[in-house]
Amino acid sequence: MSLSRKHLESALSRQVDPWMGKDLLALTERMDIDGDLVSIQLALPYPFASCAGELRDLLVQTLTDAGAGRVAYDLILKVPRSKPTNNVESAPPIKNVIVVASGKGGVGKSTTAVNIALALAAEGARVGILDADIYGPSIPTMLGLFNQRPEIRNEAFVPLQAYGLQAMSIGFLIDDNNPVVWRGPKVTGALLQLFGQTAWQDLDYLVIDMPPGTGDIQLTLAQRIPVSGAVVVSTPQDIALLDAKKGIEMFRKVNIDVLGVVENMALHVCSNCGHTEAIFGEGGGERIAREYQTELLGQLPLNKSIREQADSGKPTVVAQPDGPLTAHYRHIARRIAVKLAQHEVVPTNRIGFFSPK
Ligand SMILES: Nc1ncnc2c1ncn2[C@@H]1O[C@H](COP(=O)(O)OP(=O)(O)OP(=O)(O)O)[C@@H](O)[C@H]1O
Repeated sequence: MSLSRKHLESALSRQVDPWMGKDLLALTERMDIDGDLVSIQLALPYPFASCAGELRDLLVQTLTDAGAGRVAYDLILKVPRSKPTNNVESAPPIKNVIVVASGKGGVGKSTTAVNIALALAAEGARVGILDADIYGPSIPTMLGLFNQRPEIRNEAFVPLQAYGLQAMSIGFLIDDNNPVVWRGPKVTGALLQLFGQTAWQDLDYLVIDMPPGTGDIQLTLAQRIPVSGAVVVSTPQDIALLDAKKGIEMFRKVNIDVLGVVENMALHVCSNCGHTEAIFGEGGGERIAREYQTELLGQLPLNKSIREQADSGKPTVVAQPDGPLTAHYRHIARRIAVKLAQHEVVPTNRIGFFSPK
């Protein structure tokens, strides 16, 4: 008896992918039936390397239960271009811009941004990182790109490459020994130029490490860059949380969707005895996520290896690709990607050319 397409489609429509909550039929690009062999291609809208096995098992089991004798499957990544929520025209080479911000300095925003970018890349996406932290550009050090300068080709900066990321930093252009004393408009001008005049190559995601704080510079950037979503990093102390709230409110004012909060340095695990302690308090990230109807995307412990690896130019996600801390970053990265994929997709006629003024 030959297999019925309708029967297989109905079986696929009853199973949902655990991350997106979309049924498998909606994710099916093609399905061919040849005798008892079903060849199927699923297109996932989020990078999925670490859950490919789980998705494959679900797919094969569903089709086998529906009568397939053999299943040939192909899982492909198709990241949609989301609509910038702040109504700035989308930049053609970049499908999604994610800004990583903190109300307060020193909470681990850059460390979190770089590890999230690396986690998205490890999951299979094309990713760039833009270090816009004018007051402490640390991405060059974290990516091991010491004393490097980007090439200029056709009046655009060529991003540097590190661990599969396309990287650009204000730090590549200023002298380490001369702290920046530019005033607001000059800073925003330089950052907009860095964003718009870098020759990004077909990115699924560009992660922007924003300057800390919620002043005019941050507000202008948020209004002028086509942002698909923001991630706010905070430590659990009340004071940092107050600043994180200001960050969320700033993004709301300019209609940027806050994808969620990452609580950094949430717990300390003693490296001698394994005792855990909430040095900076407990439950703060959860509380503000609830108060602002957003999500606690994840919690990272205060961990010596996170600092040592970032300082030595090989962040945790590349230094310990199979470790538990990397699993946290990958989980956060996938939640971010899934939330973006659930956004409205931008129609092609809305994709414009971003030109910094
Ligand atoms: N979870 C963590 N555990 C241990 N150390 C951490 C953690 N997160 C960040 N750090 C360390 O804390 C210091 C500050 O981190 P980072 O530079 O990422 O903060 P930031 O918020 O971007 O700071 P700034 O706003 O001043 O640029 C760095 O030395 C970093 O290695």
